[in-house]
Amino acid sequence: MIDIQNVSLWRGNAFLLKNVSWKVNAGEHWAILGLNGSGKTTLLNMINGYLFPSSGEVTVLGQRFGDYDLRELRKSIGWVSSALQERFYMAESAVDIVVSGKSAMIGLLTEPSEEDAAEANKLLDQLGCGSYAKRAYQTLSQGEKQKVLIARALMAKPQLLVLDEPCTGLDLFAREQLLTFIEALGRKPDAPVLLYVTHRTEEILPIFSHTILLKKGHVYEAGKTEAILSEKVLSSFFDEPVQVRKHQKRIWVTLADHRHQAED
Ligand SMILES: Nc1ncnc2c1ncn2[C@@H]1O[C@H](COP(=O)(O)OP(=O)(O)OP(=O)(O)O)[C@@H](O)[C@H]1O
Repeated sequence: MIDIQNVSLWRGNAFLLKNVSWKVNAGEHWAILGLNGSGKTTLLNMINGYLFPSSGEVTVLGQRFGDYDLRELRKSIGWVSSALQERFYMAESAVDIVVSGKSAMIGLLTEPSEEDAAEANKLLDQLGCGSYAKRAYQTLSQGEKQKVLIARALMAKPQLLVLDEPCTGLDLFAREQLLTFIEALGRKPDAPVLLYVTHRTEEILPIFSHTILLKKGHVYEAGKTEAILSEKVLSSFFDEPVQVRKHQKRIWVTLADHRHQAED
């Protein structure tokens, strides 16, 4: 699905990505974990063809970078990020925003067909958004907006779905509701490959079989989530001793005890 070989990207003298190699196979779902500024968004922008590598090779959905029509490729990649929310027409209804995902355009130029409207309403129902399908986007809460954007991305039946920090700004309950939906989505036999970007380990759901750790523009470690999210690996990754607690097959990370004692 994705094959990144020895990719570097620099701006001036600074490396945004350095010697990144990463392979995502069909049937895997990946979490991308890294602190602020580690290069997560840069890496995603490269996968979606918004950034060109300075060196190395990027192959996405079997298409090698430089050899294909990016507009075509982007139709197969769903993208959900809170930054995207700002780009929508705020007065548009939730259902119209979902329908517009089919053509990967912002805004609808024509009345949606009955079939497309029915599909959009079905997706909104599945996400628990049926009751506000006709409401203007600007009147929705952050969590509601995020779910509408996921429904929009799914409308195009993507092969790859990128969820870029989808829980940003959500309260505890909205977050858990969204994560429950993502878990169910990832378990469907016809699910797109999911890439979930976060800096919080507890959002890495059991469906995310693999995790890549990004640090200062390079791949710190990548592999099976269970092996990656260990106390040893994470303490070394964060340059700080951390404690790891497993709860409902998810990993909660806290700073190790000695640090709290020092602060008391
Ligand atoms: N055009 C640019 N020129 C110079 N530096 C850049 C440019 N774009 C991004 N950077 C830097 O590259 C680094 C990686 O940025 P990126 O946005 O990929 O990080 P991130 O892991 O997504 O962070 P966050 O979690 O805060 O969103 C940051 O230090 C950022 O300031």
